[in-house]
Amino acid sequence: MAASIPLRLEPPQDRYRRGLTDLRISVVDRCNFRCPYCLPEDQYPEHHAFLDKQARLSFEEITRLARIFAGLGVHKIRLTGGEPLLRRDLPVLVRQLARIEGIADIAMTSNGVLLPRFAGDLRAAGLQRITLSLDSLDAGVFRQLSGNRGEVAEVLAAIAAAERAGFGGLKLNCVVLRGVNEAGVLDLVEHFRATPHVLRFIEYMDVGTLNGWQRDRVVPSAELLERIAARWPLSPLRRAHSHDVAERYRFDDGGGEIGFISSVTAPFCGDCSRARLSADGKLYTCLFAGSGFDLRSLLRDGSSDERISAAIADCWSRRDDRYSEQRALQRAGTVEERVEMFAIGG
Ligand SMILES: Nc1nc2c(ncn2[C@@H]2O[C@H](COP(=O)(O)OP(=O)(O)OP(=O)(O)O)[C@@H](O)[C@H]2O)c(=O)[nH]1
Ligand SMILES: C[S@@+](CC[C@H](N)C(=O)[O-])C[C@H]1O[C@@H](n2cnc3c(N)ncnc32)[C@H](O)[C@@H]1O
Ligand code: SF4
Ligand code: SF4
Repeated sequence: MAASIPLRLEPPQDRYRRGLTDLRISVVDRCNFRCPYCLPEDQYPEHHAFLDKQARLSFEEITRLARIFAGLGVHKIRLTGGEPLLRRDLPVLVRQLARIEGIADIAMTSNGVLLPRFAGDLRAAGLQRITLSLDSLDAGVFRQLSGNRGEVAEVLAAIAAAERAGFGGLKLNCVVLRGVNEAGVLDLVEHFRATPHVLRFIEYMDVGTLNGWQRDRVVPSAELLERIAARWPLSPLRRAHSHDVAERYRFDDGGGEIGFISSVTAPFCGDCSRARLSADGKLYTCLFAGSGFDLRSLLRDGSSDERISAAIADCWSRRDDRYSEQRALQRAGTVEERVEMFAIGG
């Protein structure tokens, strides 16, 4: 098998000539929330077998892989989960990753509940940016969307803790579900306008196989844009980089910016340069992939960095994923094998 993996020295490109620049690392598949659009309580009862310690990559294994990815052109890392702050000693990992040559940006996506405890240490370790998830300011709606595990006050406390620790503007992710939290969109905009933080509305996606996704529960970004712009006029901004996921708008009155992530109504696969590493060491080349390439075995069987690098490059060069652009071709009623969102992060 070793001989079948060709050695490559140049940064890989996939079949659509997309490079590999971002690595999203899921550090743990557990979560303290049960958001119905990601890890619905009824599908994952208490006894669900999440990964045990031995199955998860160690910090040393993650760091080794990150260094190999950096050698292939990755310069951005995002830590995610599950809930990344449930992974013990996360600042230790951040410190290791921050030392890797070529990694210019380390960010984390979290639900924020544990952030007040760790914000200072994460900042000191070299974490540069934080994205927090916040689906509603309404206490009851928030609770419902956390699967009755979280309180909106905890996220507001997390935002304050991040500010105190010196993280500047945060990104705030809100997944909008028709008839659930859509009525609270304007309240969220009003709350975060004219602050350093950037609110982004995400179209509810059909990730995984168990969130019971239905097209009519998606609130198209265009609809939200119209509602928000009717109250606070907006003008489009350029994407900072072609492979960014959010469409950006600025408030004409100087109240900062907001974003829309429209994977359902305006897919952005064309520039997708994101690889995902699950907590058990599988490489996924798409959020909607059915299976991942097992890097943990290579890490644990004594393979050299060169061999692992060649395997990753080979995997990437065979990549032809563009699920969101092909979503419309899915046969109604069929759900193919697909990795779950909590297993690889967003
Ligand atoms: N379909 C699809 N959705 C994605 C992809 N990447 C991110 N998303 C969605 O967009 C959300 C926001 O992604 P983030 O990682 O928070 O934001 P980001 O703008 O990519 O982050 P930076 O560019 O690092 O600032 C995720 O939670 C997903 O819901 C992707 O490759 N495909
Ligand atoms: C999987 S979570 C992992 C990190 C952390 N637990 C959190 O919630 O921020 C990352 C992001 O994915 C988003 N997400 C999860 N399921 C989604 C879905 N079905 N559609 C769109 N976004 C989703 C969440 O809102 C969150 O912002
Ligand atoms: S979206 Fe984040 S907080 Fe919610 S269940 Fe998924 S991993 Fe947990
Ligand atoms: S659907 Fe897959 S290929 Fe398209 S943007 Fe998302 S992760 Fe990238």
